[in-house]
Amino acid sequence: MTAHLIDGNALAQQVRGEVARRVTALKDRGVQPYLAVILVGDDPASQVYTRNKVADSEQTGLKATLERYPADLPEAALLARIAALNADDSVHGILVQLPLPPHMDSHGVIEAIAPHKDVDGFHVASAGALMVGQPGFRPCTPYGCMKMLESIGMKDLKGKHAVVIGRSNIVGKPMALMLLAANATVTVCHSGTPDLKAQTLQGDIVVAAVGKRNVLTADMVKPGAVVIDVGMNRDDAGKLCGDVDFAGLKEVAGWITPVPGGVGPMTRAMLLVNTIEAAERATG
Ligand SMILES: Nc1nc(=O)c2c([nH]1)NC[C@@H]1CN(c3ccc(C(=O)N[C@@H](CCC(=O)O)C(=O)O)cc3)C=[N+]21
Repeated sequence: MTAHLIDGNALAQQVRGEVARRVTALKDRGVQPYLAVILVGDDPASQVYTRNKVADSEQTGLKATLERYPADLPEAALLARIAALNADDSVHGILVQLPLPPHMDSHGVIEAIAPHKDVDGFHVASAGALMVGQPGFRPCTPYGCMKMLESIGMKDLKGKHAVVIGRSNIVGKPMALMLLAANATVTVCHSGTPDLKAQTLQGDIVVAAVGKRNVLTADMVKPGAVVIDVGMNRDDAGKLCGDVDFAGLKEVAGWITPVPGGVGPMTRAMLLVNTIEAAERATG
């Protein structure tokens, strides 16, 4: 058996097309949706990611600016800049690229972003809105995973068992809440789970979001299950790979997301969705 691929690049392209139409509609009303991206320090991966985010935005007609600051920027200066962007009505979305330099308190910085501009969905107000089922911004990675499930006809997950491996604030926890909101029965596993395989074998959907290679192998899922790979790791040859043993799992799973070309492009696309949503809410 060979699993079907969920093509993140193709689906992201479709999502960007929908965003572009919403951007056009807003521009017709005289509004230019605008995403401000802040990068502190010169981590090479972060430079690539933030440049991609700006390029993606521009491709859909969104305005995006990348502000770069040195790694030794005082935290107070960053907070002052965020306050200015909060007060600027022409700015609809603010993204502060993580990780921040070690002298900064990431949590405090994220909390400084106005919740109605929190397009990453990392603010506690966004997390709280997700938890209680109120409108807010959903974190882009799990939001993109839900879109991928929808794309294969899995929108209402009533009767499905979803197993999430990982409990981070930006992926595992919000992923579990979104699956729950879609009526799935949800199990959350983590480093303290004694028999991971016993849990993952129950899953009609298994989401791996650990940040470690081969967390999920072919013997750990039931035939036909949907496998969503959120991981971004490098293999011994330095090649980008996910958290799951793709080669083994594609013989067992019904559907599987590749890395690269899976969840990553969808994460980027959902940032654009959140940004156009922020602009529509601010100007509607
Ligand atoms: N405030 C903030 N928000 C973020 O959303 C955020 C962040 N900080 N810090 C870093 C992580 C990482 N992240 C990625 C998103 C897409 C790809 C992506 O598109 N990956 C491509 C491959 C890219 C490559 O070749 O390196 C793919 O999977 O096909 C990767 C990484 C967002 N992050």
